Amino acid sequence: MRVGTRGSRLAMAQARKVCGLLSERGVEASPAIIKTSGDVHTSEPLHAMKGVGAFVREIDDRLLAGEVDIAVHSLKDVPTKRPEGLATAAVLKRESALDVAVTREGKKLSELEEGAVVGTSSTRRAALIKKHYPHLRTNNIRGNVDTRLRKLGEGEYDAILLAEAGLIRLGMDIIKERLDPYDFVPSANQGVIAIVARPGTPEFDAVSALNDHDTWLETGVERAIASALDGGCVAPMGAYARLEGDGLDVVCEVLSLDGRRQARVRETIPVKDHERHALRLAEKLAACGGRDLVEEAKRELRR
Ligand SMILES: NCc1[nH]cc(CCC(=O)O)c1CC(=O)O
Repeated sequence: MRVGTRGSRLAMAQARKVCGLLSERGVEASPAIIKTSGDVHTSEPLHAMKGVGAFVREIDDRLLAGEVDIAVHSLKDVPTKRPEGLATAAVLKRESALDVAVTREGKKLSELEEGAVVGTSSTRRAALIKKHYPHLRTNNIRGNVDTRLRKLGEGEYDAILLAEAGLIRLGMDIIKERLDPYDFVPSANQGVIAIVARPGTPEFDAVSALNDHDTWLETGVERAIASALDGGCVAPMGAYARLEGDGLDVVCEVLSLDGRRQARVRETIPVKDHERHALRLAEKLAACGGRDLVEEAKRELRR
């Protein structure tokens, strides 16, 4: 199998992980690197780029053209609107949904001095910093995990925020502060590797065997909420679901860009009927101010 992937170290680690799992099942697989515009335009802030899916669309095209057999993505980068002819065949078990903060001297965010600069290109992470740590400043930072850690080391930033899952996959055992997911609500689908393929192909069926059902449920609920609010990857919005027995503990929120206002819903919903309940939570979030906050953020970011 030819496994389409971006060429970044994180993307390659994810693709190799999938290749390894496939070869355990007797399927030969190797990565095929595809360069995407998200990799080329590395100086623009994410929300200013050609919309959502900058990392994914070109890989979709190669998959649809049959140049690769499957593709591996971070599920949180996969837009909710998907092209005809492609579907997620499997998600791997989530290792961590959490955001972590890395500082130069191993300090916690609360220990950084007034005005210290936190690097992040995510409107969600920036708004959360402003909400929970108003003594800090935020500044845009782009680049892959290695680049961001290098910029931290060079003193351009006093802290950076990352998905813990990325550090785990890169095998980077560095000192970090794990941020509570009910304070720092993660992006929908954060920390999950997805395998995309063409339904009806033998490759789709073969990789379906790698699916983790619990993660499928959790990410399905998060994705339904994110999709209903339609924040794209620009609005400061988070959704996190955790399976506990026959229930799913779900938290979702939208913040204003300055972190001062929020709409938030937290509820445990039954696994049975989770699709209906996910939409209900999305409507509840929209009605308690979430809809307006998403529209406001989109308006302000367009300017
Ligand atoms: N937007 C970039 C991106 N997409 C997925 C991950 C990390 C791995 C994951 O969440 O699955 C990252 C980097 C980050 O957020 O620090």
